[in-house]
This record gives sequence, structure tokens and C-alpha cells, in this order.
Amino acid sequence: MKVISIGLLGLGTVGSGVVQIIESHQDKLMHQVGCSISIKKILVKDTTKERLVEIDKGMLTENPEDILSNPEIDVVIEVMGGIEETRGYLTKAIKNKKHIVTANKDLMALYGPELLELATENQCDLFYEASVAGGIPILRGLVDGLSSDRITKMMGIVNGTTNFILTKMSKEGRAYDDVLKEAQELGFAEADPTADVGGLDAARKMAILSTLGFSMNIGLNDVEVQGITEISEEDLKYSKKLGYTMKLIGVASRAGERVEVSVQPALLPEAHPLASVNNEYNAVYVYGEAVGETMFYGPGAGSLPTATAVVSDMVTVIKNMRLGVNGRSAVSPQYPKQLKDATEIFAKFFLRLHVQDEVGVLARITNLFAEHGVGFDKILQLPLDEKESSEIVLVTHTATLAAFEQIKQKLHDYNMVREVKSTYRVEGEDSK
Ligand SMILES: NC(=O)C1=CN([C@@H]2O[C@H](COP(=O)(O)OP(=O)(O)OC[C@H]3O[C@@H](n4cnc5c(N)ncnc54)[C@H](OP(=O)(O)O)[C@@H]3O)[C@@H](O)[C@H]2O)C=CC1
Ligand SMILES: N[C@@H](CC=O)C(=O)O
Ligand code: NA
Repeated sequence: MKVISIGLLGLGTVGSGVVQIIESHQDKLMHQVGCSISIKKILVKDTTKERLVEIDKGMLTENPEDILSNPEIDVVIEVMGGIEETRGYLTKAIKNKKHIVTANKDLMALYGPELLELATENQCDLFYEASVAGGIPILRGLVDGLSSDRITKMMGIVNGTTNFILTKMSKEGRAYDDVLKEAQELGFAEADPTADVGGLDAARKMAILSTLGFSMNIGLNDVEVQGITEISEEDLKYSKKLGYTMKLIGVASRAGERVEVSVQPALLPEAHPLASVNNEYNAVYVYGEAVGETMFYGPGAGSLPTATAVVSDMVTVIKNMRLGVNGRSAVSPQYPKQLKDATEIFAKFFLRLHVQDEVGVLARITNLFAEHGVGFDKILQLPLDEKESSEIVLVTHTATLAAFEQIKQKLHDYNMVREVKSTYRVEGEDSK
């Protein structure tokens, strides 16, 4: 019986999970692919470093050539992270006719189309299920399960670290720095966690998701990004008071042939399915014209959950090898990229203001919104400790982003507005 040889790039959080699953599920894997699977070589930075799994030290190497140019190796599993160097490694591996499985959303968001085209040219598979929402099979769900439908909206909680942070801050009142440190210790966060908390990690995943969901080449630069570092305890308090839950939400919406893709902290009604997705869990809510509302839910980070997606992709590669159909899975985008402008983006908006507490302030502010055709769902005005000041918190009716941005700009110029404290989109009401 042929043995399929694997080269592993990386033996950290995810790589250790890959080794564990291949070893502990060997019987199930053999039954599915009809041959045994052997990890031949593992690339690491430091072969002397203590490992999370028991491993024959002879398998470890610091020389990528021991894998990339090793004629015995059929499949390269990349779980090392990084961008430019890793791009070079995978390019070389593909040119040496090796199939690729990767969890690297940083790389796929920037160079996915290029690597997928090279893989197809070389009759190689390149699968990346683990790159978005970890263990949740969302990419296969879009490409296979929903292939017959026209996707019009996706809303995702696709970063486990920030969801873990917001859950602990909202539900346990814990401090941001304390929870971020715990997320790093649990192996959820990136090597550089600013990618998590700044929204960039979620943006990379939304670029990959919307490219597949809308069949349009959406690049990282096409995604508007705002992270969670500016969220205050007052914002969390008011969102709860008004019946919402604050989440870092990736939004991808289509109207006709034009799309919008963004990542931002947003308020969700407590009854929305995404509002109950907590801790490091992820979920992607997908709305299709025919299927209606669907939601994919599960662990978006962590060693074994992510490794499950990686090893499942490896199984598909090996099945394709046995059938002689490698290199035919890449789906090329069908439509030219067309992005919505701010007049085509609709949402409700949350706004928190500090104003001078004088007669007519609220009327002037509501008149300003009325002048832009924007009404209100909710308004709160509460006194502040600060002399002659009060706090106004409001949620608008559905409005265009353009109108809201114009109003916000004028509020900054009003002398009775002391400070525009925060603004957030409200998702999951009215619009799908
Ligand atoms: N952690 C998670 O929950 C998830 C991670 N991912 C993605 O999976 C990938 C791996 O993540 P994770 O396992 O957490 O990362 P870790 O930092 O835990 O592990 C990275 C591994 O790659 C090795 N490595 C890194 N750079 C190099 C290099 N230049 N040359 C050789 N070896 C190198 C490291 O070696 P050494 O051990 O010697 O330092 C380490 O073994 C990333 O792309 C990440 O974005 C995707 C979904 C979830
Ligand atoms: N740092 C990422 C890991 C998975 O992609 C996250 O927190 O989701
Ligand atoms: Na996934």
C-alpha cells in the first residue's frame, strides 16, 4: 500500500494539533483514503525548542529544502504563518509538484489568487479551509454546500481572540489587557496580537470569504477595517442598556453587482443568533436568495479545532491523488470587482455624544438628523458629573453611511457638542 508522505511547515499551536490528529485518527484517515499517512519532515525555527507534542527530534529540521525539494514528500502542510518568506516556500513547493494545505489567512488574503493559479497550472491542490473561522467548514459550505445559490449577505464573527475579549469584558467586567493576555496564553492570538485587536485578522478572512461568496476578487485593501481598541466600558454599558451585544463583526453585502466588505465593532440585538456566539467561538451568518438564512458555528481558534480543518483538507488532497484529479478545485471568480460607495451602504447607527446641558440642544441635534432624512429608534439623555453637561445616546433608523458621516462631521462643528464619544453600526435588525 502506498504511503502518503507529509512535510509540515511549523510545529506550534496548530502544527502540534495536526500531528496529534494524524497520529490519533490514523485508522479513520486510512479508511477514508485507502493508504497510510506519514509525516516525514517538520520545519521549525529552532529544533532545540521544547515541543507541545511528543516528536522524534530526527524529523525536525531548520532547512526548508528538506521539505520543499524532497522528492519523497507529496503534500506540504503550511502552519508556520508569515507572508513573504512563506509565499516563496509555497511557490517552490508547488513548482516541485507538491500539493498544499495552509491555515495562513495573512498569505491567502494577499496572494491567494496568485498561488491558486500557480497550483492549477501545476496540477496541484491548494486548500485553505483553516484560514477562515478555524475548525468551521465555512469555505466548503460556501463553495460546495451553497454553490447553487446567490449569496447576498454574510456577517461573521471570525476572530476568536477579540470575541473572547469582548465576551469577558461584557459578561464578567474584566479588563481588556488582562483578557488579551489570557487569549495569548490560550494560543488564540496571532504572534503579533495587534492583527487580532486591530481588526486586520478578521479583515483578511472577510476578503477570503467574500471572494468565494460573491465570486469576485476582493483584496485586503477593499475591506474597511476598525478594531476593538477604542471600545469603552460606557459603550458596552449602553449597548447592553439598549438591548444590544457588542461584537467585532465582518460584514459582506451585495446589492446587484456591487458589494461592500468591512470589519468593525457593531451592536447586535440580543436575540440575533450571532449575539450568543461567545468566547473564542466563531460564526458566519450567510443569507442566500434561495436558501434564506443559514449560520455556521464553531471554534474559530485553538490547536485541535484548527488542525481538524487542516487534516480534513489533507484528506481531500489524498482522495484527489487517488482519483487523479488534483489541481481542478480552484474556483475562478465570475464577476469583475465592483464596490459600493457610502450612499449604497445601509445600516442603523449608534452615537454617543457629550453636550452642553442647555435648552434646545436636543432639538438642534434631532433637527440636524431630520435635515438628512434620518430618524431615530432610541434616544437617551442623561446628566453627567461634569458641570452643565449631559450625555446623549441614540440609535438611528436605517440610514446610508454617507448621510451618517455627513451628520457626524457637522456635529463635530457644533459648539454645544463637547465631544462625539463613539459611533458604531447596528447590524441584524431591519436589513437581513
Ligand atoms: N492559533 C490558531 O488558533 C490559529 C492559527 N491559524 C494560522 O495558523 C498558522 C500557525 O499558527 P500557530 O500555530 O498559532 O503559530 P505558532 O506561532 O504557534 O507556530 C508557528 C510555527 O512555525 C514555525 N515557524 C515560524 N516561522 C518560521 C520560519 N520562518 N522558519 C521555520 N519555522 C518557522 C515555528 O517554529 P518554532 O516552534 O521553532 O518557533 C512554530 O513551530 C498561522 O498562519 C495562523 O494565522 C489559523 C487559525 C487558527
Ligand atoms: N488569531 C486568530 C486565530 C485564528 O485564525 C483568531 O483569534 O481568530
Ligand atoms: Na474554516
